[in-house]
Amino acid sequence: NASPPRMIPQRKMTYYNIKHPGLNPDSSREQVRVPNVIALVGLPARGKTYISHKLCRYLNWIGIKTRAFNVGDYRRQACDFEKEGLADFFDHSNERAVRIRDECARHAMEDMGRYLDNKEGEVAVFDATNTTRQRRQMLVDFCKSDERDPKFRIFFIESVCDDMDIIESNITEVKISSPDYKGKMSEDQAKQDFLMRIEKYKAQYEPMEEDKDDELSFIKVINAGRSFFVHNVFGHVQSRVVYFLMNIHLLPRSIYLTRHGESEYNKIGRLGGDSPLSENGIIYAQKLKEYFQKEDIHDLRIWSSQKIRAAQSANHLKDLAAHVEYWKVLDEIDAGICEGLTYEDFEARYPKQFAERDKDKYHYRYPSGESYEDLVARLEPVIMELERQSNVLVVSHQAVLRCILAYFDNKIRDELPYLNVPLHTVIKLTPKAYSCQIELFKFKIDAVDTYRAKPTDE
Ligand SMILES: O=c1[nH]cnc2c1c(-c1ccc(Br)cc1)cn2-c1ccccc1
Ligand SMILES: O=P(O)(O)OC[C@H]1O[C@](O)(CO)[C@@H](O)[C@@H]1O
Repeated sequence: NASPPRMIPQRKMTYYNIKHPGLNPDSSREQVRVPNVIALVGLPARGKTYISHKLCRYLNWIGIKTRAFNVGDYRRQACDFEKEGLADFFDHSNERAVRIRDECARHAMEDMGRYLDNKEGEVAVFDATNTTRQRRQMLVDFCKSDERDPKFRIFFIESVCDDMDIIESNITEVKISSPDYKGKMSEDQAKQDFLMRIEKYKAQYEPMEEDKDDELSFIKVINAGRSFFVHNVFGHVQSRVVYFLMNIHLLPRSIYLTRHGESEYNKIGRLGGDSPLSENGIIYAQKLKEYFQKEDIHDLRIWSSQKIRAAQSANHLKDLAAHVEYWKVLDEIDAGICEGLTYEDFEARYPKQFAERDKDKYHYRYPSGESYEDLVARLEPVIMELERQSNVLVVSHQAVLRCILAYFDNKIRDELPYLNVPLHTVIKLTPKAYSCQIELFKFKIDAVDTYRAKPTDE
């Protein structure tokens, strides 16, 4: 005899554009969380700077303000590295050099301390070898010192690697071209010197251990992620970091991004909607198939949004891949009450909203719709899966591809909503050690230009 469900009286719909606390620049999330230090540990050529760069890029992209402090940069700044920077400089019996290197580490730590104490960011990545227990204890004392409030949470990432192929590729790709060697000796001499530098560190190296370092929080990454040992993970940031490290890999591959072919709504300048391809859009889809036939990519995965214009475009490529996957999270930004309008309609009908969007396009959320910040949150699982994958083609939309491109190209949030992602263009991303190669292939098929620049303040 349960009473029938009480019908909620239909109220007049009111659009609230409430920004949750993290969105308002003045009361940003940053002040809510404890500051975190992420300290690398490991011999030279174990990918510490690779991890540091990638982690900074990922944490900044998901909205956790992060900066790296590389002690090697401080040492190069401090020394006249015309003479120094070679292996002998790293011999622990070289007292003058030991003093300089300690000063550089201290200087980097103090800069890091100010960065976190002044709430310029919430995570600092301390990129150094940190190969002795004494040095790591100095870091822990610095983070937990009595006069520090709030104290810094510290997490160690130790990269252990005895796979000579990976180490050789590291030295070839990033060491012999480093300022320490560039233009001063042959590549082979640089490699020999660097191998000697590694020996100098080995003499002092104390790897992290479960019992001796029981009270520390750390992850030991073995052979570029082939195995992991995780100890005392604590808090949100550390768990996101561990999850990220377990999903990245070094294997060479390319990620291809393309918007759907031109749609009927594109032609008449209407936002959003679910319109089919225009004639030119269909021609683009056909040419896209020819392009990927020629590229002949091994084991290509194809991901498309669930909008008709994207699915039509991806379906032309069906027999080039095992199967096409349709992800709703790849759908275009939801323009809410502006769906189906042109920018002119939008400005005429909602002038205040239109002006507000141009003031802060990244955080602006359409009433009953999304912001770019909402898109980034919805796309995080796509980024994580792209990190895991090999060759993938993503067929999606202007705003969505801006977010994905900003992740791989390390673009800051203010630039993100204005990145150029034209129709009928394939963007090929090929990750390199510390950056990502970006190639644009514009097809000679007419398409409207859907790009709307930030209005200059007249
Ligand atoms: O573990 C290494 N040992 C030597 N080198 C390495 C790594 C890693 C690495 C480390 C942890 C994880 Br999770 C993924 C990759 C990347 N790299 C690298 C290789 C070439 C260029 C730049 C960096
Ligand atoms: O954020 P912007 O520059 O308005 O671009 C997003 C718009 O681009 C389109 O994909 C094409 O115009 C619209 O569907 C979408 O609202």
